[in-house]
Amino acid sequence: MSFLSIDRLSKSYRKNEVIRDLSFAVDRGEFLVVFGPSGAGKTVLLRLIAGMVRPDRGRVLLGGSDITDDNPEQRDIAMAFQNFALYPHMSAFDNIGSPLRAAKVGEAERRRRVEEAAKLLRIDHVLGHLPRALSNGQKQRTALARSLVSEPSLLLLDDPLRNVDAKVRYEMRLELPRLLRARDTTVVYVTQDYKEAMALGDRIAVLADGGFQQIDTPERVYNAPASARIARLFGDPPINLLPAVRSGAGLRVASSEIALDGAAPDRAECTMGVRPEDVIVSLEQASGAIPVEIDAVTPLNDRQVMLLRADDGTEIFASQPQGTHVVPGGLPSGRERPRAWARLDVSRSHFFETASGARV
Ligand SMILES: Nc1ncnc2c1ncn2[C@@H]1O[C@H](COP(=O)(O)OP(=O)(O)OP(=O)(O)O)[C@@H](O)[C@H]1O
Repeated sequence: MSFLSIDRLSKSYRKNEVIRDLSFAVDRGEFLVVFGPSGAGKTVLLRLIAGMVRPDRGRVLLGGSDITDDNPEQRDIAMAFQNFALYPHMSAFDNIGSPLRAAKVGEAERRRRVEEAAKLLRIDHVLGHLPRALSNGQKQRTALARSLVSEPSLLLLDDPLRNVDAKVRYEMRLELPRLLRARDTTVVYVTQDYKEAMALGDRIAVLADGGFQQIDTPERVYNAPASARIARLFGDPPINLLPAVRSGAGLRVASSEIALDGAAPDRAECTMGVRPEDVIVSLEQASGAIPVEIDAVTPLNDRQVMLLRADDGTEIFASQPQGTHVVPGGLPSGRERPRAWARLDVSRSHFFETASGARV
C-alpha cells in the first residue's frame, strides 16, 4: 500500500506554474529519487510535501491521512536542505542531536544515535566543531545526520551530497540505502546527478515541465527512456540522437544506409537514439557502417571516448572499453584525422518521434 500519496498537486509563483497537476505514490520503505534539470521544481515539490509551502490545489496524504493543512512540525517528516541551515552557535554534535533534544530523548540514547549517524557520514572527528569550522561538505553531512537521527517515517533529502567530495559521495551512495532500508524509512531524494539517481533509487521520477515525464526503475529509465529528452539526461557522454529516414528495408542515418534487423520503427522519419557504448568503431571498412573521421579522443575511466564526424557533418559519440581502443595512443599530432567506420548497434537502439520526441 502506498505510504505517501500526492494527489493532483499544483503550485505557481506568479505566472510560473512550477508543479502542474502532479500525482504519484510512494510505498513504505521505498527510496524514490526525483531527478530533473535545474529549475524543474524539485525543491518546491519537497517543500510542498514538508508543508513549508502550501499548494494552490491538490492534496498530500501520509499513511492514509490528509496532511495538506497540517503545519510542518505536525508532520512526521524530516528534511535536509541544500543550504544546510545549521545553528551557528551549536557544535556539530548539538546540531545533529537537536531534534532528539526537542523530542526529550535521554542523553545516553541521544549520544548513541548522534555518534552512529556521524560515523556513517564520516564526520565523527568534527563533532565538537562549530559550523564555521566545518567545510561545506561537512556542513552538508551534519545537516544530513540531523535529519537521520530523528528516524522519521518520511525523509526528504534535497541534493544532500552536492558539496561532498567524490570519494565520500561514492561511499554514501553505497551506504545510505543500506542504512535507510534497515530502518524502513521512506525516502524522497532529490538530485541533479543521474549516476546518483541510478545508484540510489528503487524508482526514479524524472521531473520536467511541471510534471513527471517517467517514473520507473533505474534500469527501465536507462534502457527504455520514455522520450528523447529523458534518454539525453541519462548517460555520459550523452546518447546520440540521429535523424533517421526509412529507406527500403533499412534506415538512412548520417547519409549512410543502415540495415535494420527487425527493430524497425513504423514511420518514414524518426530520431534514432544510440548510446555511445553501442557505437562500434573500427579502422577496417565494414558493410552497414558509417564512414567517419575521428575528431577527438579522450579517456574516461577505463574507456576511450571518441568524437566522430560523418561525411555530412553529423557528430557521433562512441565509447569503447579497455582492450578495444581503436587509437590506443590517442590521436596523432597534426591536422590529419584518422578515417574509421562506425557501426550502430540497431538492436540496442531507441526510436523516438521526430516532432514530440516520444518513444515509438
Ligand atoms: N519562493 C519563490 N518565489 C518565486 N519563485 C520561486 C520560489 N521558489 C521557487 N521558485 C521558482 O520555482 C522554480 C523551481 O525552483 P526549484 O528550486 O524547485 O528548482 P529545482 O528543480 O530544485 O532546481 P535546482 O536543482 O537548481 O535546485 C524556479 O523557476 C524558481 O525560480
